[in-house]
Amino acid sequence: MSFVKVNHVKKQYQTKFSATTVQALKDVHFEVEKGEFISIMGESGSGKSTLLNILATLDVATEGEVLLDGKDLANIPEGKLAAFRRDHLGFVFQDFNLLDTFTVRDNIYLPLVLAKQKLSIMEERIKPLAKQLAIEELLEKHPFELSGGQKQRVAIARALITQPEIVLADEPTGALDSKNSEEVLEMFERINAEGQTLLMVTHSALAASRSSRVLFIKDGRVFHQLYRAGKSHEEFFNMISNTMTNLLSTRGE
Ligand SMILES: Nc1ncnc2c1ncn2[C@@H]1O[C@H](COP(=O)(O)OP(=O)(O)OP(=O)(O)O)[C@@H](O)[C@H]1O
Repeated sequence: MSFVKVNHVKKQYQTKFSATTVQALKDVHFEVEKGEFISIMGESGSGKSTLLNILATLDVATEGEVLLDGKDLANIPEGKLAAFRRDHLGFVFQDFNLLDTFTVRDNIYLPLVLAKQKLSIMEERIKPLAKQLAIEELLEKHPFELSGGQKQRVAIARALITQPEIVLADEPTGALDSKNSEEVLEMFERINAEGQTLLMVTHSALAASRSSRVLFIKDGRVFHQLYRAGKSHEEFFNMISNTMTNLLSTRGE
């Protein structure tokens, strides 16, 4: 059984006063195995955020279903959604979403505080994470004292501390310069190598070249996918770039 199954998902938005309908996802179908690092790419308006929102249980499909470890996300009662997100999913955003009034340590603890976990568990979990993400020296600082790359590494630690089944990342390098992007992508690659399943939406071929598979969305459908399968970053980057160029040249067909 696949770890994540996106089964013929369609999503329609009704515009204001239901005057028109937008078909954001027309028929999205793919599966994710445990331990994969998937990138979702596609032009602006192709449906990437819509798909991510459905996977994040922030929105529901109009048709089709999304299964996480066999569980249909649409069947989770409204009142249990926040707890489900907190316990099963990790989130990394473009703009970090850290709280400036909290220390780095407290930002990372936050999901466990909300889950009413014991302090001893928080302390136990933060140690290896802080080491892995090279933020041990930053734990007592505040987010406003950190570089963008450091902030994103803290955000990754916050996403991982609940030991989520899958981490969903929305343009995680979108606000970073190339050096900081590299740092963050290396961390993603490392945590994936240790078994963490990751799904990242990105516009960047460089970022996508770190993943194990890239899905290209066009007009609300997965129209192509590429497997890294042992290729170097550079080789995979070239394949992704070529696909993006072809995608642009067939625009409007
Ligand atoms: N709440 C909404 N109401 C109506 N239409 C929407 C809504 N959200 C998205 N859409 C439309 O659905 C389509 C897909 O949008 P979506 O935001 O998923 O694309 P995207 O690939 O994430 O774009 P970007 O890369 O610019 O973030 C677009 O045509 C968009 O205008």
